[in-house]
Amino acid sequence: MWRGLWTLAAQAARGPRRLCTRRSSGAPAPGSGATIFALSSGQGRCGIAVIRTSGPSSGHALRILTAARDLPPARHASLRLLSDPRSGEPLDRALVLWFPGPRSFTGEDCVEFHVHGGPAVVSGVLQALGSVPGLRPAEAGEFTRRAFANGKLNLTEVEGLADLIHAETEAQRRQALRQLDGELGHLCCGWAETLTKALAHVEAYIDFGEDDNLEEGVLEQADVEVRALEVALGAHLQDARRGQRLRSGAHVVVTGPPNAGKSSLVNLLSRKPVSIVSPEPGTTRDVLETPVDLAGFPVLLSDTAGLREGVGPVEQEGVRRARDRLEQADLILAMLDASDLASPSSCNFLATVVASVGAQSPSDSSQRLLLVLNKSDLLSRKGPGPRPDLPPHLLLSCLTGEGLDGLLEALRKELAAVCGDPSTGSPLLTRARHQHHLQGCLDALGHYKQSKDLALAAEALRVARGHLTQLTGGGGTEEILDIIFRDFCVGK
Ligand SMILES: Nc1nc2c(ncn2[C@@H]2O[C@H](COP(=O)(O)OP(=O)(O)OP(=O)(O)O)[C@@H](O)[C@H]2O)c(=O)[nH]1
Ligand SMILES: [K+]
Ligand SMILES: [Mg+2]
Repeated sequence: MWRGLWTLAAQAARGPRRLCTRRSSGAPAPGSGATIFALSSGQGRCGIAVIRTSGPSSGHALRILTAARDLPPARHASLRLLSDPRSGEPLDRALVLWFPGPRSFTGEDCVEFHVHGGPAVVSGVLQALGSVPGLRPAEAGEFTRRAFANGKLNLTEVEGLADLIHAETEAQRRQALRQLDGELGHLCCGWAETLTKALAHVEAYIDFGEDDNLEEGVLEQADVEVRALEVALGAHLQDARRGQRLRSGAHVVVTGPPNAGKSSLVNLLSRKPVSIVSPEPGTTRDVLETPVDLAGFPVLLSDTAGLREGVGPVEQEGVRRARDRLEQADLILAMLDASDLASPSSCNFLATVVASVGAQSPSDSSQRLLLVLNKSDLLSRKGPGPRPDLPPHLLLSCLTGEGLDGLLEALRKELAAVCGDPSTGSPLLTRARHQHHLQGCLDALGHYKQSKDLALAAEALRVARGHLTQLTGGGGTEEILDIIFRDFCVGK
């Protein structure tokens, strides 16, 4: 849809036009033409189940199942008796909705049957639909794929929809909804339009450079537009990983000397007995990873072996794995026994792990750290508090639960910094694919600035814009589409 839109310099004179339309005539969804049907609500016994169809025979199927000559009014719920067209046997009294295309989810003629959710009713209606000529069961994600092929959703919106269906925490839901609303897509479309204008200016200069009628300073104008775009792209790429973390979970690693209470904390935060807790130092050997919802953020929480030297080969391997895992952490929960701060293992831990992460300035540190002093219940009420030379820390007792609320609040703040706040700010890049294309675009803009030759400069702008187009699914390869649509269930 992009090709050939801007080659004429005359277009530059006409000014910008709405270039970023959704994919309307790209490769058709596989097997489109057939009318598909599927159960779109969850499997199993339920109050109401929704079965839907999409395709040209939808209206015909509706008439056959309701034994009616006329279709019900569009987009209104109507109560109808559904019968098996082969035997005439009544199947259910159901609400039916008729959505003539293009004003439907897929853009095609669609029907929704809201039937009673018993398995026999659902399978009866599905079998009845299967007996109508021209209808076949839908494949996974086929409804959404048709919506995409018909220009109802762009690719980032499709990804948002997939994420919304899979969202498990509040923050994930907010982020997915924003993406489904098209925020990222609109942003890319705006950028692509800027590039189209810049390109038109460069092309105009190539074609009519000597022409007196050409506006003065067209090339300078293109340069200004490209520079502004570079700044915007750079800002987005800077927090590129945050949206991905929010989508797939931030890595939080619990570490500390043996017996600090690391496994106790992991069990407390995950509200299940993930790890063995015992008074014996060196209990945890392997890295134990568990997904948890921490203050609305998705987290992969790892319990690790206590860090110490001079132990047997098995525990040593555990310590090696713990250090490996520590390197991958987005957030480190560093834990010490508050009643044992003077021990060599505590001092060593403070001097190495805590000091090295704390030494990074907040802007360049890729890792964040929360220092937690556990077993506060063992500190005498009147006695001196923990050492005064300690870095900022939180007091906690896994035994009594004291300090847990404070820790959760601190975690919420840290995770908001690690994942980004999905309810405010600019839309986040939720997939590596987004980052790849924005970086590609930025690189091409770099080539534009360096090229001495105008034809090469124009080509660089074309490449840059191609990346933005691919991000929203224009010219998307079938391979990428297959991967994305595989995320969907049948009926979506
Ligand atoms: N008094 C008190 N004891 C605690 C607290 N938290 C944990 N413990 C005890 O401390 C001991 C060690 O706890 P774990 O959770 O196994 O400690 P760990 O850091 O995972 O130990 P390793 O895996 O061996 O490195 C156990 O006996 C716990 O019951 C606490 O807040 N107060
Ligand atoms: K232990
Ligand atoms: Mg442990």
